[in-house]
Amino acid sequence: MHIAVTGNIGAGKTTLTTMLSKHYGWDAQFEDVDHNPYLEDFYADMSKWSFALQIYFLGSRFRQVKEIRESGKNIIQDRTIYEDAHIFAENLNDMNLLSDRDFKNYEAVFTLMKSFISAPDLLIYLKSDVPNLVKKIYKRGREYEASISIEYLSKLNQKYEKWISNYTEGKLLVIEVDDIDFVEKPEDFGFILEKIEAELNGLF
Ligand SMILES: Nc1ncnc2c1ncn2[C@@H]1O[C@H](COP(=O)(O)OP(=O)(O)O)[C@@H](O)[C@H]1O
Ligand SMILES: Nc1ncnc2c1ncn2[C@H]1C[C@H](O)[C@@H](COP(=O)(O)O)O1
Repeated sequence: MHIAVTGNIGAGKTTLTTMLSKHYGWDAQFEDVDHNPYLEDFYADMSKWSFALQIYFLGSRFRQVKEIRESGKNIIQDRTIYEDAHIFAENLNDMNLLSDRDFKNYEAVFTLMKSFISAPDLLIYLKSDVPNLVKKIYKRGREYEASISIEYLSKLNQKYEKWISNYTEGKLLVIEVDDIDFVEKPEDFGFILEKIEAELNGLF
């Protein structure tokens, strides 16, 4: 079984992925952030590094999907390959930080990859407002993320809303994380578990 947690930067994906992996004993797959060779440079100069970063994330995420398929295990994944293409790359192109020529090149590779992958059995979308995302990004304290603008987060949130409202590839669970605190309140984590189990009824 393949579960994926999706959502904007700072929504709580890594935190929830870790908690669910411990709770159910599922293997977890995290994003390639700490050893990412482009991320810090990207935040310093988005236009210069956007194509290199997108290709890096695409390759790294495709490797994860391949591993998920080959492992035969229950796996929970922190962010999906769809977000790289439909949220981040598209937004960088909209913001003229990724040229049309590079975006077309990227899309051609993504379209090819898409024919080899299947959607997760369940996608859990952590929905959050920009002020709460900003608070959590600040709390996490990655220095290079200090340059993330409200405009960038807002545009990403709009892309998420559009993508999620058209998502039909598999089961979808939307959790409004600003109204709950699944870290501090066990009853809120329990609420998420109930929702997941209702969605996965029969697959457990
Ligand atoms: N529900 C929550 N309550 C309090 N703090 C949270 C919650 N979810 C995440 N955080 C904190 O917010 C920061 C960002 O969370 P993280 O899981 O890294 O987000 P993401 O992986 O979506 O970028 C971390 O410092 C984390 O501890
Ligand atoms: N495809 C991507 N393009 C640009 N930036 C990306 C992409 N995927 C992830 N990121 C960034 C956003 C954050 O700074 C880090 C980690 O993501 P997070 O949502 O905090 O788990 O990578």
